[in-house]
Amino acid sequence: MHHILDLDRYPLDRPGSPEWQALVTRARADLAANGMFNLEGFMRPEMIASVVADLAPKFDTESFTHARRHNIYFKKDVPGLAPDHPALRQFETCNRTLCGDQLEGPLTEMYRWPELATFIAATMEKPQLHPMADPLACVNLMSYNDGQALNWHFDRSEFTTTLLLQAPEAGGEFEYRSDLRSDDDPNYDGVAKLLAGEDPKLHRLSVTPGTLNVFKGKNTAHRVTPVKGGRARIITVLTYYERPGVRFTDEENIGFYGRAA
Ligand SMILES: O=C(O)CCC(=O)C(=O)O
Ligand SMILES: [Fe+2]
Repeated sequence: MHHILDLDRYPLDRPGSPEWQALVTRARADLAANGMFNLEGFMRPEMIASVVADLAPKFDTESFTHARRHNIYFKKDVPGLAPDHPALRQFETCNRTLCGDQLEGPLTEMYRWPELATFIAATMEKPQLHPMADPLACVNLMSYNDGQALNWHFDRSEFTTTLLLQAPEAGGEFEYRSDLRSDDDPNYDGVAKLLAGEDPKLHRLSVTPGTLNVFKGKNTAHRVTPVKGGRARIITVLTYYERPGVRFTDEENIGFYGRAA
């Protein structure tokens, strides 16, 4: 894994060592304060260049263009919520996605490296995390060209791990609002307020390529603003669950990837 990740700076290969423990402690503090943590320079620059050179051309030939109008829940209706409730406001998303079965190589190797799941589990104070059994949803690579965006949503998994491989010239910022809802309280009025652009707790993150980002996506509303300029924003998304064997339904996979697993 040394050729993929900077393990001198981030000692994920030494679970339980004092330096590993210090990193876990720092990540936990960031999660508590900001709902996320970032490890800058996590992937080695030479590896980023090689992965981008290998995979970027595949977007033109093999990717699925995910284009749809959706609400923040990615659902047609939400029980108990009137169809015209402002929390169900519709937005446009358009970007291109390559799925786990199209990415065999360093990205899937990193995803399946047990020490990465062990580290993220420790930061989340969970006994263990598992890669998904879903060959499409487990690891994704997303590309956002000029004008493309991923609009407001909550994730299905409790938290999400991303690693930016290529930054755009402008735009493509990650905007998020931590703890907008909880497992007990959907906070529809708070959601409506955010969607109306009236939430003062909205934050914006602009990351550098190679940064590992972990955020609590299930209850953090988030979006990627439209990219501007000729260089695509390319980011990989890794999804882990507390229980082994998780797969999405065919309907979910068809909605996000245009095909079932
Ligand atoms: O592109 C990003 O930064 C976020 C991706 C994301 O939110 C998702 O795939 O659910
Ligand atoms: Fe997301």
